[in-house]
Amino acid sequence: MLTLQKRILKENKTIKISGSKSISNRLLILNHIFLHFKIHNLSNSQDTQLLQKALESDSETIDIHHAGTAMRFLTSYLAIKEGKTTVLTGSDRMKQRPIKDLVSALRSLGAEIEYLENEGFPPLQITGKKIVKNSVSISANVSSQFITSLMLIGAKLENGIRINLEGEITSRPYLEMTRKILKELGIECQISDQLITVKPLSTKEHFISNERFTVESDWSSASYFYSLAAIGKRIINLQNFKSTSIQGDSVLQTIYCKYFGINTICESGEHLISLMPIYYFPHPKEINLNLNDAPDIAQTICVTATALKIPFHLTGLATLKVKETDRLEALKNELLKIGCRTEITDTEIKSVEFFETTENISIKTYNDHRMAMSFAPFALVKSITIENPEVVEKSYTQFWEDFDAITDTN
Ligand SMILES: O=C(O)C1=C[C@@H](OP(=O)(O)O)[C@@H](O)[C@H](O)C1
Ligand SMILES: C=C(OP(=O)(O)O)C(=O)O
Repeated sequence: MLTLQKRILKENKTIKISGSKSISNRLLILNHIFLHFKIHNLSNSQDTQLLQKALESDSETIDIHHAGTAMRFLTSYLAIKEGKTTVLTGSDRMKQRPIKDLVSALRSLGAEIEYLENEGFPPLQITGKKIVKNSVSISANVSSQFITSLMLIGAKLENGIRINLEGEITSRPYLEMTRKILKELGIECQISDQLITVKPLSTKEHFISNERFTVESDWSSASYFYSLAAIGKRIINLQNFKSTSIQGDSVLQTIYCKYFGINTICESGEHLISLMPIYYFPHPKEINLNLNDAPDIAQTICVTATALKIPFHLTGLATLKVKETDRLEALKNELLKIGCRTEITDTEIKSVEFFETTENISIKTYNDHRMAMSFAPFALVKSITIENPEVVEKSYTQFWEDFDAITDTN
């Protein structure tokens, strides 16, 4: 339990967030498939550390805990690690997060993967094999991580890979992120409407053109500071960010400018951005957003909107039900404690009513780092207790230190 007494935002503080978890996890996999290259500003998140440890271990069982990207990326990685059989497992929640579309796609390419408990879910037993087939179809509306997982091994396959995407594509910017990283490392990849192709790197040519890769800082983590700046109306500076990014969550700049009056000012050459509140910003009547491209910032936006009592209607949230927790249910329950009654469907959340809350607000975090971090800025409105605050480690190890550094109890 962590009780945050009502806080104010300190003036003009600077925070340094570590590398993007998504970029880091892609680079670690590529680093182990191909030649090793140097990675700077690697994420210090628990998910990235778990993946790094898994890639370096020779153990027959890998427990990846709550790390979704690591689970999905390792599935393809281990499927092509010839001569090795590994059991890939995770937390209780991981055993409820789907993986069937990815396993079926890999099996159709010739991979040997068995379910050890429930059909369609981890744990998996994976026996690495040489894969020569190169054409695969996969439904694209459950998790983009399945598709990235296939893209990451594509260039290692003798004939590359052609991935036909079926249905609506969720979290599309993450696929673009993968393509851009592959390109930067000298791997040819194309994404057209519903088809992704990755060219093979021939054995002679096993060469990565870039010897060093600097990871941009994590835009999903930055969202909590946008929320603080919007609620606390003070400037916050963030280090190691640029306005142009390969992370889809950098759309925060547009969203927080349009709905919450936060301008993002970039110091050219400094890799520093300043979140500047517009002091007399008229609140919009309603926030209407489709977050199919940026699901990880949904919780942050709901809490900022509730703190400022701006009605919201967020759509495109189908994947939220299969993340660290059912984030739609979790939001509905916990927003009620901070004064917002919502209606949810399987894909949307809509505010229905704002009301004054009583004291002793205690927020459950459901083993979900983003529940803890997205509700923390509400401490600028009222004292609030965060249950199991250590969950933040999954993506942002020093979150509470940074939160303390820029807020004050006076
Ligand atoms: O590829 C990635 O790094 C991620 C893709 C997204 O998942 P889905 O595609 O399952 O929505 C996102 O929510 C997750 O935090 C990271
Ligand atoms: C959904 C997330 O992570 P993952 O799917 O990698 O567990 C997240 O970080 O919000």
